[in-house]
Amino acid sequence: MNNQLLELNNISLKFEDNQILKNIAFNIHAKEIVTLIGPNGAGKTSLVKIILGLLSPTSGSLIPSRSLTIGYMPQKIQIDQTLPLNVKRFLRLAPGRKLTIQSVMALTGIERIANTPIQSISGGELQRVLLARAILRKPDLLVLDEPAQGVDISGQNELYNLIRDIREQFGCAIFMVSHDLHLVMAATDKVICLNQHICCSGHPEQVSNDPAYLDLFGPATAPGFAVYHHHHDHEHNVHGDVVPGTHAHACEDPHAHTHCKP
Ligand SMILES: Nc1ncnc2c1ncn2[C@@H]1O[C@H](COP(=O)(O)OP(=O)(O)OP(=O)(O)O)[C@@H](O)[C@H]1O
Repeated sequence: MNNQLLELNNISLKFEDNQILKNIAFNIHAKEIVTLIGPNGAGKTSLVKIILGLLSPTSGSLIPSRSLTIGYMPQKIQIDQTLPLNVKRFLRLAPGRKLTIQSVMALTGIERIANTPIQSISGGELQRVLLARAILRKPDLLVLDEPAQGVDISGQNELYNLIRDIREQFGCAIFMVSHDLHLVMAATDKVICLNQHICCSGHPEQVSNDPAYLDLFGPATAPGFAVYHHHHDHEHNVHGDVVPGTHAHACEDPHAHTHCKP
């Protein structure tokens, strides 16, 4: 496809003898929203760091399109409590700005807190500020690591709607890490389930009613929220390795870029 932004070819990562990622292969295309799910320790943040160029894979390659600009919203940030820094000044510190501070503040609904010290805003407001900072460079690809962390349920819903609006407005692709897909499903084109390797991936509407997802992530928490199910075709031991003999069938999702594999 000629609208490909990023190609991951058999990325593997080891820390000393610990295998963190194994043969990760998928592509991200322009305007696509890709959600990465997986249990704690699955390697999600490590994979994000590789995509951002902060970590080098032990093997495999990452091929970005020419002049790819990435905007990144981290899981959390550390800010010195004593630093005199309001939201507007915090945004001014972002390098490579292509959009105005005013326009991103309006888009993310944070104008009201422009002059508030960043240390005293709420968790939900901080997520919006971090999102605003990530889009200031008008990225082709927006990478969001657990964007709704620390945000209550109704705030999460609004945040995911905002993320969808940003994609519409700027035409950027989004690669998003999430622990829980109940809220993000409506805004996701492709789901990648990671547990060291890619357990399964595909279009969310193509996969349904698989008890394996409920085993991993639990039932929907509120009516009206889409529930994601995927065909997890094998079991893992406590180390995340595939248990031999439990790999029953190939992934049935015809839209999957990467099929179920051990
Ligand atoms: N610098 C490091 N050195 C050694 N091991 C590391 C390092 N960074 C991460 N790991 C290990 O790699 C594994 C994957 O960690 P990672 O943070 O990528 O997982 P994750 O899926 O993002 O987890 P969580 O959902 O809990 O945030 C973990 O077992 C972690 O302890």
